[in-house]
Amino acid sequence: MIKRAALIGLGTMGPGIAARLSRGGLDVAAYDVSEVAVERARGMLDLAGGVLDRLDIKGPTAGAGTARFVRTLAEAVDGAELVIENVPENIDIKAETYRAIDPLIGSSVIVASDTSGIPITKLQAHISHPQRMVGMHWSNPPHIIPMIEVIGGEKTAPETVATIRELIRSIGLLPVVVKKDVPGFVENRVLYALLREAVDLVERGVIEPEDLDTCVSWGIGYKIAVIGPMALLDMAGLDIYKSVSSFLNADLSNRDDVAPMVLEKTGASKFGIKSGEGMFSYTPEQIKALQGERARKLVAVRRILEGRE
Ligand SMILES: NC(=O)C1=CN([C@@H]2O[C@H](COP(=O)(O)OP(=O)(O)OC[C@H]3O[C@@H](n4cnc5c(N)ncnc54)[C@H](O)[C@@H]3O)[C@@H](O)[C@H]2O)C=CC1
Ligand SMILES: Cc1ncc(C(=O)O)c(C(=O)O)c1O
Repeated sequence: MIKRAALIGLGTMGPGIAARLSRGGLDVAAYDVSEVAVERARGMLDLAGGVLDRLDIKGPTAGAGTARFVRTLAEAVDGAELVIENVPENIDIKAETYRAIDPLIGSSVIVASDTSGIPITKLQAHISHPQRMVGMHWSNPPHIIPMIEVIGGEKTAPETVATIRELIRSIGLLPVVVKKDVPGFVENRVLYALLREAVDLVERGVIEPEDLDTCVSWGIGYKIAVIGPMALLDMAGLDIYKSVSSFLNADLSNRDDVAPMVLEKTGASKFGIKSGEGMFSYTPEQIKALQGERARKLVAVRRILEGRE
């Protein structure tokens, strides 16, 4: 079983992943090219640990895991059986990272990417042991959301997929194996279908952004956490779905480019919480309060969904 992991990239996702893996008993060496990112990650690691305590996620009885920050890529991968690449969603940056890792690791080391949706087949073209490369797609916030997609590319060995699936299961998380290496895998194909329609409705003035969120969170999200889409079809009735989809599907957004509203906001550096403004505006105090409140609610909902209260 994998015991030592290297985590490369400590931005939005890295600290939560480090916290969850170390709580699962792994020794994690964490590295980022940016000193600022490392300092931020140190603080986030403690916060994530507090959330894991509230979720009652305990370390293994024998030999608890550790997370340490290292200053070079070579130090990070030294002795690691698993390297998790978690750098920005840009194929050139990821390829460059694999080229740097390649001469530092042996052929038995598994390289997993947390890519949101770049096919693994494309990524493994940049590594010399493609049979050992696999997609390991966490969901944000990664220390709270228990589901992780596992994706093999054309050249991934079935044993590599099996090893990562077993690792995820062994630390108390929920692996879902995606059987075909389609862009966006499954989670983001479904999420981006929803987001495309949501952005389109706001952009066309059908609804205000706040009301869109109320409608989706309370009308769909709350329900779907308990009754997944396939089960929902059976609850509503496939006859109803047939009737509604016969006229509605043709009217849904099918745009294949990025919506103008999103281009306009990103062009003005309005990225959301990370820049203080996106779809909504945030003061630093509001961001802190929002993050605490969201973690609290996600923990409470998860405890209920798991039947723990
Ligand atoms: N943000 C999200 O909600 C989710 C993101 N992902 C995926 O996870 C990956 C990381 O995403 P984020 O954490 O959001 O990105 P981010 O942009 O917040 O962080 C990336 C980090 O990588 C560092 N970095 C860049 N080049 C590097 C290199 N050569 N070596 C070491 N560190 C390097 C940067 O300094 C930065 O701290 C992406 O592939 C993304 O698509 C997956 C699930 C959710
Ligand atoms: C908007 C958005 N895009 C990608 C992801 C991902 O899973 O990669 C997420 C997420 O919540 O994890 C996301 O919200």
